[in-house]
Order: sequence, then C-alpha cells, then structure tokens
Amino acid sequence: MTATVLSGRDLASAIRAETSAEAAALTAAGRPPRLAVVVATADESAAWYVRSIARSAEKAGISCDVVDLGADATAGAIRERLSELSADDTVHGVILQTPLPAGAALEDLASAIAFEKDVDGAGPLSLGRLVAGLPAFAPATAEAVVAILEHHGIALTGLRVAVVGRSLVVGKPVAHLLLDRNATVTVCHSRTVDLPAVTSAADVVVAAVGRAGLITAEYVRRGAVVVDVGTNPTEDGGLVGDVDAASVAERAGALTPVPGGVGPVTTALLLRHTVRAAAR
Ligand SMILES: Nc1nc(=O)c2c([nH]1)NC[C@@H]1CN(c3ccc(C(=O)N[C@@H](CCC(=O)O)C(=O)O)cc3)C=[N+]21
Repeated sequence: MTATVLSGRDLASAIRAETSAEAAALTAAGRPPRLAVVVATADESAAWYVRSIARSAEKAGISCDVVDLGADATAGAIRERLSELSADDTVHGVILQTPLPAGAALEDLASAIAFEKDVDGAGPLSLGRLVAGLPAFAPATAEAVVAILEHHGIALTGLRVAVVGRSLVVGKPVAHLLLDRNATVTVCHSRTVDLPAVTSAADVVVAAVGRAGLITAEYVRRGAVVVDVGTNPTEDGGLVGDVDAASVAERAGALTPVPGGVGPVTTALLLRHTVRAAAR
C-alpha cells in the first residue's frame, strides 16, 4: 500500500483564480495591488520562493518588486527599507524573506512592517492577534498547511498533530492554527528527546525543519497523514522536502509532495493576502 498524494496544485489554482479576479477589480478601480519582497540572503530555498512569488504575481496581475539588499545587508539597512515600504501608499504588502544575515532577525525586523501590510504575518501585532484568535494575516506557509489538509477533507478536531520545527514563520504559528481547529498539538524541535517516538504517536505529522529526508518511515505511524513543509534545494537544481518520501509513502496514509504540495498553496495565499490588503 502506498500513501495518497495530497497535491496542493488544484487548491493553489483555485486561490489564484479568485485572487486574479480581485486584482483585476482593484486595478480597474485605480488601486493596482503591489507586493514588495525584501531579500537579504543568497539562500536557494528563499530564491525558489521569490521566483515563485514573482511568477505567480505577474500571472495574477499583481505588481511585485523584489528588493534585494544583498547577503551582507545590516539589520539597520533592512529596517530602514521596511519602514520606507511601509510608508509608501502604492505598496500594499511587504514580506521579508528568511534566512537573514548574521545580526539581523525576523522577530526584530518585522516590527518595521506596517500591520496592514504584514501579508506574511511575521510582526508582533500579527502574531499576537493570531494567538488571540483575532483577525490578522497568518504566515502564508502556516496557513497553507491547514488549508491543504482541509482541502483534502481531513477534519482536525481531536487529532494528535506533531509539528516538527518551531520557526516564527511555520512551526509556532501553525501550532496555533491547528489548536484553533481543535487538534491536540505537540511542537517538537532539535532538543526533543526521542523524536521518532513523539511523531509516531501522532495522527498528523507536520515536518518544517529544513533538513532533507529527516522524517523516515520510523517516524510515522501506519496510516498517518504527513505534511511536508520542507523546501531543500538539491545539487542538481531540484527541490526536496524534509520527508524521505520513498520510505514514508509505504507507511503513511497520505503525504503532501514536494514540489507541488504546500509550496504552491503558500505562494497563492501570500498573493491572496496582498489583494486583501490592497482592498482595505
Ligand atoms: N518570511 C519567510 N516566509 C516564508 O514562507 C519563507 C521564507 N521567509 N524564506 C524562504 C522559505 C521557502 N519558502 C518557499 C515557499 C514556496 C515554495 C514553492 O512554491 N515551491 C514550489 C516549487 C517552486 C516552483 O514550482 O516554482 C513547490 O513546492 O511546488 C518554495 C519555498 C517559503 N519561505
């Protein structure tokens, strides 16, 4: 038996279609939606995401400015740029890519993004409101995890979910989104003792660590649902997840692929957030 593939492509297309229509209406009303993507890294995973955002934005009729400050940018220079973009009335969404140069941290810098433009939900107000259950943009990747599960009819109420990874853009926010859907959530990380024992007890495993092939069959209970958030570039220019798909597919009940799983949904949601920000 091999796991059902939980594709993100159809869901991403549906979100994009809706977003394109909203973008066209905004443009017709003289308010063309515009997203600024701030980059200060040579990281290949971020480069994949930026290319994906730029390509999808163009197709959806959203302007997308990639502001590359270089991998040597200082925290001060990044903060200044975020403040400028926050003050620019023609820009509706601002995202700062991770990773960042040494001495710069997303949790510090995201406070320079105006709350209304924080389309990747990285700032303290967005995150605080997310935890409180108040309206705010959720980090697109975290939202994509829940969206792909719901799209495939997986009801989360009462399920045990193990989230592997505690980053600001995925692990922490996704834990709260899952909790809001009445899942029982365990957040695991590099210091977790006996990680395979914890993940094997879960009905759903969300892998968001950034280490290719970390999650093998021994981490997964037979029939469990596995969501692979990893986007690890390979030597030959491809992309692989945190899940060793070949071994896990023999044990899991369902598995999101990389590419074609959480990634396309993430990009689509970021653009949806941008048109919603422009519509306000
Ligand atoms: N503040 C911040 N938020 C992030 O969400 C964030 C980040 N920084 N830094 C970099 C990583 C990486 N990441 C990806 C998202 C989608 C694809 C993606 O769309 N991948 C496609 C393949 C690429 C394509 O087809 O163009 C797929 O999985 O099918 C890749 C990588 C988000 N990240």
